[in-house]
Amino acid sequence: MHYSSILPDVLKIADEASEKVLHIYESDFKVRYKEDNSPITAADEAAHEIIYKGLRNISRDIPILSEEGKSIPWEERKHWRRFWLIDPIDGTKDFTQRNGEFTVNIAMIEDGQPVMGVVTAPALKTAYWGIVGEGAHMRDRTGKIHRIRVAEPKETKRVVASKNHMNDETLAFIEKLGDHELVQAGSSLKFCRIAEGHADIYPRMGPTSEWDTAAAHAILVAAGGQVQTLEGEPLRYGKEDILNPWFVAAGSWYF
Ligand SMILES: Nc1ncnc2c1ncn2[C@@H]1O[C@H](COP(=O)(O)O)[C@@H](OP(=O)(O)O)[C@H]1O
Ligand SMILES: [Mg+2]
Repeated sequence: MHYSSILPDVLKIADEASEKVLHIYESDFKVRYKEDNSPITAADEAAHEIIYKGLRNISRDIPILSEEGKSIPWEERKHWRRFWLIDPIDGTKDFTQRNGEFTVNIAMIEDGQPVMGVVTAPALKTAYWGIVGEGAHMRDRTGKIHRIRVAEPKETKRVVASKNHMNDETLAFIEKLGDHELVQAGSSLKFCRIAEGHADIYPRMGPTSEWDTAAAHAILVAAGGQVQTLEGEPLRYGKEDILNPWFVAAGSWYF
């Protein structure tokens, strides 16, 4: 499949979802809690609907797995060689805290690896996209498009880590890096910060789900970075268990 020919359509879908999400973000929205106690708003559901319909228009045959969609049994998912993996809003907590650091995420997975990703940050008015092997781009708040690439780190490592889910294991990892400074970023923007050369490493010694990481993982790899488990394996997708293992995302210098 030629991903470069469908990427503009995927970006258009993400932009449309972002516009709707921003509209709700700027309104007096209500926060509800799902069974697992994680927050959800009308914005998560509205973005899911827009993305689902949009991707169905691109192809009727490629399955879609969404954080806000119906859960699909492993018996069916295990046959998928290629599928869309979406998180309508990653960083729902950031959304409810109104700090702007939430994202809309659309990834294409092929043979267990993310091959294309689009991430938009509606409140920051920025967008990132990448195709593995073809490079990555970002659109800034003025609408200007830049090619992005990971940076070679200097002596002081710029570390991005979750502020909502910081823990002792992540802190211990960061301490071992030596000279460092913390760069704050919510949700999947942490990968994007590395992809655009504004941060060097993102350790995640804690749980995430496949849809939280897939799109930004594709962008980071397209920009010259990697995401690996602590065993040194690339993070894989389309597993029976939707939870990711602990991982480290960085430019190639780290691995
Ligand atoms: N115990 C847990 N199990 C699964 N995912 C978790 C989790 N704790 C946090 N996450 C994931 O971490 C994401 C937020 O990341 P961060 O802390 O880096 O901002 C959440 O995404 P959502 O906002 O899409 O629910 C959530 O999916
Ligand atoms: Mg998420």
